[in-house]
Amino acid sequence: MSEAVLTVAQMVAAEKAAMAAGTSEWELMLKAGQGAAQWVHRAAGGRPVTVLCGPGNNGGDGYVIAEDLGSRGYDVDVIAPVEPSTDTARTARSQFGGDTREQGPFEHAIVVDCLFGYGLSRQVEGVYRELLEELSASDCFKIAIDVPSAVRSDCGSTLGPLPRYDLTLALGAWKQAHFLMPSMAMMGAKELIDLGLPLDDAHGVLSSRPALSAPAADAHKYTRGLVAVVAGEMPGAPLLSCEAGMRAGAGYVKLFSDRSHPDAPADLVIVEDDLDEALEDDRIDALLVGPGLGRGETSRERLAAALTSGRQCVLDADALHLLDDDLLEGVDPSRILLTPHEGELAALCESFGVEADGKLDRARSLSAATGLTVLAKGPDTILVGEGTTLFFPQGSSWLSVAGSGDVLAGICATRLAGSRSPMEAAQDAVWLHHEAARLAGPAFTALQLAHCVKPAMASFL
Ligand SMILES: NC(=O)C1=CN([C@@H]2O[C@H](COP(=O)(O)OP(=O)(O)OC[C@H]3O[C@@H](n4cnc5c(N)ncnc54)[C@H](OP(=O)(O)O)[C@@H]3O)[C@@H](O)[C@H]2O)[C@@H](O)CC1
Ligand SMILES: Nc1ncnc2c1ncn2[C@@H]1O[C@H](COP(=O)(O)OP(=O)(O)O)[C@@H](O)[C@H]1O
Ligand SMILES: [K+]
Repeated sequence: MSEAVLTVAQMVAAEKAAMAAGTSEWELMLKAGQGAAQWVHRAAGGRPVTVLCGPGNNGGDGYVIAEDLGSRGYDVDVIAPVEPSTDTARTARSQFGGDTREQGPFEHAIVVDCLFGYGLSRQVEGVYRELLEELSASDCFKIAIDVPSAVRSDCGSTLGPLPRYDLTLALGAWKQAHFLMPSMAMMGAKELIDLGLPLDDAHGVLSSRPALSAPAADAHKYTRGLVAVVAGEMPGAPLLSCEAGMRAGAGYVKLFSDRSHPDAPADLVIVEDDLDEALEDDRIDALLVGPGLGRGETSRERLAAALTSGRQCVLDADALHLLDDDLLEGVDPSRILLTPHEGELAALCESFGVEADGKLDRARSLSAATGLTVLAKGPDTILVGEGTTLFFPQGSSWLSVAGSGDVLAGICATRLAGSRSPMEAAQDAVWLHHEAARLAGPAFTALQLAHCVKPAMASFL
């Protein structure tokens, strides 16, 4: 099954293509509704079910689900504030053998929300709002069909009450809202129902678990990748990056620093030479610049030296505040990975004159304008480069701890040094970071997270 992530426009185009190839809209709705009903049945286990049906085809899916559950012997209560407004939804309504009522309250322990899908076009008000408020307040098991009804499918923002769902059933393909905040955190478990739609042209893809491998039998430290972390004014952050990078499979991690690091581990090599000289080492496979760098003139010079060395680079933290067109002159953008959080992404957009709203569009526009690979971090992480956007399953919210980004940057640099492209390296790193957080459990520190990168590697071998 394809793991494409589509915009509404792409979804409509895919459905049109399926119809042009001979599948009717009604056939698609039947397949969607019956596929969803199978999941509802699994969740309900025979208990009575309430289905909320809106005016469009999402409501049409609701009637198909209700009819399917009714034929399995379920007690089904359908609440439909208005009659269907599309031909296909009318067909679904006419095929549903039961009665409907126009409003709540609802009493059943399982509620299926089919008020609006990707056709939501404005603020949810009146009886629809009341139903979603009732759903929010209820302790029933909540199932969203396609997307939660108050969610804008392209951006994950809301146009009304957003209950916390237990299960969301995506129809035909993932929508961007399935992996963007705030909606992604409220959807519960997510399942995809395959409708056989043609999805080959999608620019968005759900990242799949990477398969990593042990070093080759004849590996030595340099073939596994030499990472150099370019330190600056503050010692802690680059050390965290090194701790993580050393556990993500690098053969060699060096810290380029002109300061003393009494807390550095014994197995980390610290190079105190002049930076330009240190950068002449041909064996360096990737550089990390930014954590603890500082933003003064010396920091800018260190960043410039790293960029002009022609090495592959991960740029994070302070480097992202310093970066501009001048620093990128003559630099091959395909060798650079940026790892901004939201504030850094906004700063980058300002520096590069990129005007866009929202994290997704900002990351895409920045990558398009500069040719750089952009890993936009946060509760929802988006990776943009090579004309593709990758989305990720949600990571642990315990990652919201100081230094967690330094750990991620260290993993990125190691993966980049290990013969991975910026897109592949960032993808590996997000999965390793999430897995390390899962293994670290609750309330970890950034250093504990870095230590869990090693056991996290085992999950992908
Ligand atoms: N096409 C296919 O092949 C398949 C599609 N499938 C299903 O179709 C869903 C998309 O269906 P859809 O396009 O009909 O839109 P949907 O989300 O039901 O809502 C639109 C309706 O709601 C109305 N409306 C909007 N906002 C409103 C508001 N705030 N308050 C009040 N009204 C509001 C809007 O009115 P209008 O804006 O036109 O005035 C229109 O009447 C998709 O998510 C999936 O579930 C599956 O069956 C698989 C096959
Ligand atoms: N609520 C959250 N849920 C999941 N991941 C999060 C959350 N908050 C932050 N993260 C992750 O933690 C890291 C934080 O990075 P960053 O903001 O650069 O922190 P720092 O600068 O303190 O190192 C990023 O990888 C981000 O994706
Ligand atoms: K819905």
